[in-house]
Amino acid sequence: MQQYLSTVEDVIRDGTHKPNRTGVDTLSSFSAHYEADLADGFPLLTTKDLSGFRWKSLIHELLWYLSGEEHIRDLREKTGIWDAWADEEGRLDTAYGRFWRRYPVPEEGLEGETWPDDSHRWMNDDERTFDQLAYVLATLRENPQSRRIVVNAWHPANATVSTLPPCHYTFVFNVQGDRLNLHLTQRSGDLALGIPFNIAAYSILLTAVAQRTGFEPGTFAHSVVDAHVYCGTGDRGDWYGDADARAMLRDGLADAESREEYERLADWVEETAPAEAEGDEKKDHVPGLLRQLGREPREKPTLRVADKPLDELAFDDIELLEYDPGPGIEFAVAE
Ligand SMILES: Nc1nc(=O)c2c([nH]1)NC[C@@H]1CN(c3ccc(C(=O)N[C@@H](CCC(=O)O)C(=O)O)cc3)CN21
Ligand SMILES: O=c1ccn([C@H]2C[C@H](O)[C@@H](COP(=O)(O)O)O2)c(=O)[nH]1
Repeated sequence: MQQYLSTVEDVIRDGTHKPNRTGVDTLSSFSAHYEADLADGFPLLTTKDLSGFRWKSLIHELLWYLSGEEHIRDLREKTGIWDAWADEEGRLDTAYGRFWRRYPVPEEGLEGETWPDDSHRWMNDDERTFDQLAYVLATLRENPQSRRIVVNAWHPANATVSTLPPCHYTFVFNVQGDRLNLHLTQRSGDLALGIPFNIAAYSILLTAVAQRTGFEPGTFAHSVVDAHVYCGTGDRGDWYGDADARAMLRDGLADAESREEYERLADWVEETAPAEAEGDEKKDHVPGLLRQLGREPREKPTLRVADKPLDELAFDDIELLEYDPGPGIEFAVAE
């Protein structure tokens, strides 16, 4: 996906050096936006391998969102990608699916407000929660010209006390002709690890919802407010705050065209920057991303989603076909 690579290059070239709560510094830019037309194929990155164990993780993460579960007790049997943010019992203080499928509704609102009663068709049984995906599917079938087909995962009161409030926190479906589009807003995006999974998951969701409501999958549009590249801890992270190092990196990027030149730039960073501390290896994502920038995007793969209700989708119902990526790249996650 060329738009993804351009965003990565822009952030490495022009991003602000920005330490943050994780202790792993970032190069960060404000407001990245790109789009992928699903009519051109499934926009899974081809400049690194996302099949195998990575595909397994990202599909199970999406099925977990759809499940509406507020814990990771089932998810962690399949992948460890969420383990660091949950307790021993698998409890998490913010889970996307819980808000997608079971958004809290007040018992009584303020005077003059209208809220659905317990028997409303999108209210769940046995709790005062609202199923936003049921609302989306019904509205696309009954009133597709609506401009209100919004799903919200942000609860301001929860977000202020949560260990990790949602990163991708709201999305809107929009119909144009026979095409269904999806616009995702993300407050914070880890370009090497989180974003490739996010692009894939929402493109699958768009495809599945379009199939179930009689539309063609259209454009996935993604706005990322703080788009960042993690660049390491301690001296390694600090190095990216140095004006001379950044000027060398900027000049190197301006000159790099071939795969070999990007590889050379990555080698230069690894030889010149202070070594990563023991235990913090691969937390600097810049060299791996530079190597990725040198790779030409390949033909987009095909996605096949089985024709069954969204709630019944299982791992094998989501198939990746004709995928021919470059080699995998290892990055360590900033906690
Ligand atoms: N710093 C940070 N980046 C994220 O992307 C992120 C968080 N934190 N916190 C919460 C979730 C968890 N997510 C994650 C966490 C780890 C990987 C990861 O390590 N991916 C590896 C494959 C690991 C595996 O499948 O076991 C990769 O190479 O893509 C991806 C997404 C996305 N989110
Ligand atoms: O789906 C996801 C989930 C998380 N991320 C990234 C974005 C940030 O690097 C961290 C969250 O840290 P905050 O300090 O809360 O912003 O996780 C992602 O890219 N995609």
